[in-house]
Amino acid sequence: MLPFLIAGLTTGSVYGLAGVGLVLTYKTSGIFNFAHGAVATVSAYLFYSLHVQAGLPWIPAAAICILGAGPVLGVAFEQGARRMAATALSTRVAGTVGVLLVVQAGAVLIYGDTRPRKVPVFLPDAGFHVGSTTVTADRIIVFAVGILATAALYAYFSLARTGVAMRAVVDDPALLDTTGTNPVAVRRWAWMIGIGFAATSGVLIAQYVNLDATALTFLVVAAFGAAALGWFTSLPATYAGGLAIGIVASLATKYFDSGLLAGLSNALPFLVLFAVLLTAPRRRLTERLRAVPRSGVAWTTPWRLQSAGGVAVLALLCFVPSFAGIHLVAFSEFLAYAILFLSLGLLVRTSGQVSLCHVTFMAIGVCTFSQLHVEKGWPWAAALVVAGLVAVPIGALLAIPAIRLSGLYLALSTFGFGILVQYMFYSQGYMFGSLGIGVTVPTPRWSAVGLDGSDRGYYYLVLILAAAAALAMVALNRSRLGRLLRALADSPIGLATSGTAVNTTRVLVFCLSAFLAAVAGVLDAAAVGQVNGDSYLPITSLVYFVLVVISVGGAPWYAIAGAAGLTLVPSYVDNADTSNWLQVAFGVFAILYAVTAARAREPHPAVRRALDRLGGRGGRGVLGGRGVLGVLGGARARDAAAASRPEPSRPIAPVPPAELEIRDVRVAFGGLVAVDGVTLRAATGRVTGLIGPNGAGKTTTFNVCSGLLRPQRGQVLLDGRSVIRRSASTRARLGLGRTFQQMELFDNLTVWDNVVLGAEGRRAGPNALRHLASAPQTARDIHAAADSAVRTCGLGDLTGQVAGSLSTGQRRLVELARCLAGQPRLLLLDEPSSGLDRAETRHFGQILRRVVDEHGVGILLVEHDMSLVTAICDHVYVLDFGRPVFDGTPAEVMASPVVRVAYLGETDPLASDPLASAADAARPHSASLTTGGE
Ligand SMILES: Nc1ncnc2c1ncn2[C@@H]1O[C@H](COP(=O)(O)OP(=O)(O)OP(=O)(O)O)[C@@H](O)[C@H]1O
Repeated sequence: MLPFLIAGLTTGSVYGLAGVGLVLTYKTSGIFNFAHGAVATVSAYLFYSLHVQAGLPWIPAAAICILGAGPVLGVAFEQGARRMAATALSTRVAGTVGVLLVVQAGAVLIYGDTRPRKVPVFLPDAGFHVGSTTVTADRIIVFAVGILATAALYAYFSLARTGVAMRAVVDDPALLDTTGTNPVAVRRWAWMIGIGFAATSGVLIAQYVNLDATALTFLVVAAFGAAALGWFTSLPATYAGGLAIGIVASLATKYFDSGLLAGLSNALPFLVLFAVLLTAPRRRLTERLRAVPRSGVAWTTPWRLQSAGGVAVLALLCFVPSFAGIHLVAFSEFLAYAILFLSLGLLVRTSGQVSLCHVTFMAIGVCTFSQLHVEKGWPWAAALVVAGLVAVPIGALLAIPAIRLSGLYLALSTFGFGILVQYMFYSQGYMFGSLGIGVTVPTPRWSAVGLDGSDRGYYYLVLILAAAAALAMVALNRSRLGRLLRALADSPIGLATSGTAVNTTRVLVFCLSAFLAAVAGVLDAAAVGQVNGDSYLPITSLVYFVLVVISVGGAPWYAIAGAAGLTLVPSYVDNADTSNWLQVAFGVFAILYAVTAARAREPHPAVRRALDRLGGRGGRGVLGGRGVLGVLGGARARDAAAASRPEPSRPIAPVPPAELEIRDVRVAFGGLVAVDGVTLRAATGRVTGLIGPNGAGKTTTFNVCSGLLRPQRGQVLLDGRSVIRRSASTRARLGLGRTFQQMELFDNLTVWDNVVLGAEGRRAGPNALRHLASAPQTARDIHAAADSAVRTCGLGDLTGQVAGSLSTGQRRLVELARCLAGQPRLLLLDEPSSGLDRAETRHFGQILRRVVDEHGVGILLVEHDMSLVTAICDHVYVLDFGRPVFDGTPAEVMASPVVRVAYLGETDPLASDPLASAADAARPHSASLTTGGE
């Protein structure tokens, strides 16, 4: 075992070292560097050029790589990370994946991939014997470098001022800035060290492996597994994790050399990554994210132009067999890839999820199809459909990390999953087999419809399927499911508190996407005829992901553009290096895309105006925007116009009575007790206030009420029944509406779609079928509820506008209208006047009073603006430091010395004035307590 142990310690030390650098940069910048392994690759190749090709002694060569290239790359990464910091997750992932693609393909272009390149062991390799095993000095040195570098970094982090600043920059960069330490400089320093660690691991590993860009990139990516074992935060645990992975992987090569476990040694880091992400307690893996600014821009090419373009492209594609010649197979592949990109776009572009293993679904589809059709003789079409269906449960499996974690960790788990399947399953007999021959995938022979095995007949079949998929995707984007998915991308919390079980939504979209990807895989493979495991390498998933992110236009245009780039360009530009050059180009585009501002990527206003004119689109307003293009287009526009008229007086059915009660609730975040012993009641027909100074625990109490937070102690009762175990979406369906201090709107949807989702969300609930559509009567009810909410809030003129483009006051009203459309019995409003001016606040208060008086809705209001509280509340609870300190009518509250002390501190002279009447007290305090509406 000893030789395996020693080899494991060496590679484990390299994994650990790389993992430590990765965690350092992630911790300090919030950007997870998928290109961390690529840095090691650059460093290894540079070392090869300097030491082996140019003959430089190893010490200066290593110094140039580690102390020269490392920091320089670190500075470049810091610049990129800073620009990407406030972008969407998919953009951040695409940025660093872009670097990985450039390095991997660039290395092949520069060094070639035919001749094996090797760096001889350059460290002193004198050996000594332990029993019958020779232990060489180089391996001990590698181990020692890893452990000493980690210990030094840990000590630096704990003791040195800059090290402590690095920890501080994670928690609060703005605060660090006020202490005179520049957070940018601190992050730059962290990137230089982190990338330096990756460069060191590249130099160290170079002497033990053949230089191969893909293998090297993924070898050091194994650091991801190590980072997972350190919960992506702990440096020593990450290093120890790397060591453990290295040792177990090395021992696995000794014990498992056949069957499924033969791939264990290579797959282990990813198995660990996947297992940790699947099982780790959620609180361990909270992502540090900065708020992504609202885009506010949602210009789309006019529908008429898009339709005309679609017809023109379809007509052109019908004529392809007449001019394509030998490129016809590439055109069939192009259509299959268009379907693949539509399926990936559904995940990435529509619903905001990240999948880095789409090629795995293709491979699964292809192998299933081949087994069923070729081996078992199933009919072609049946085998195609079942191949798609087999991918569905695997899609659902991948939805589990999406449900538990989402965001970056979802991206990582899909990435790990793809590599895991490649290493462990590709070589199995039921997939591609170990001989590299692969599987046969024939085209159908349906002579009745002219499908005789010719490329031409098959091309038309794929064209029909691709056109159907494109139309289905366009329809889906405009359907209820499309709205739900886009809402999921913008605000999962907003969607859940509208009553939708977002886990159902996530599973559904993963399953749909997996099905389509598997079908696309079969269609593509049948065009080629024979495929093997090399056709489905995990790195291609990264290329697909990047293409879907950077391609322009909505569905199906981005899919057409991406598929054309991937299939038609290499077919017409016939060169051995074309695919590598293309990969470099895609990578460069991805980097540029990630570091340029969203606004700069929009078409020039003049171009937009010209296209708008050409497409017959008027100005903005009710009839502009996406709203009018929906399935309900005409009716919606009419309703919107009607909604802008004053509401006629008509009787409104009051909501059924409800009572929300929380009893003796306690919530602690680690050592901080946010809420303790809070008891309150809110009922229909009344406005109940919940006030207290900043940090008193009001939002925490709301989160407990609405199901976003489970208290450590206490009860939440709705109509006398405990709902403590009910999710936020279930509570919403039971009649609890909710708004947020930091609004949770669906920013990329129109106002109308936002409000419709308030009514639609609870109808969709946990039922996957109801995510797709509902009975016509239900659709009419939804429409009526949304219409009524829009009228109540006076939003008629804005229904066609994109929510992200509105002012704060308008957005608050949209959030309220969305809640009202869900016909709640009780509304929890968290600081609704925050960001509003006096007039807006008064207007908002009037709407709230109407909602209570006319609809009978009950409101629980968290508010700092005491003029609003005294104007509309019937009863008020006061919290201080998480504990209830008073409750009573607004006048009693304003007169209470206890409340004054809570707000103004014990030194307040007024606090000791027992004669101050409630009315007198209200006046000075309404100014003091109103903290600028915030
Ligand atoms: N997720 C969390 N993790 C750790 N601490 C938290 C978390 N959420 C809230 N806190 C802390 O709990 C305390 C209560 O916060 P909460 O947001 O409920 O107060 P609040 O009364 O709503 O304040 P504000 O008026 O400023 O919104 C604060 O000290 C806050 O820093």
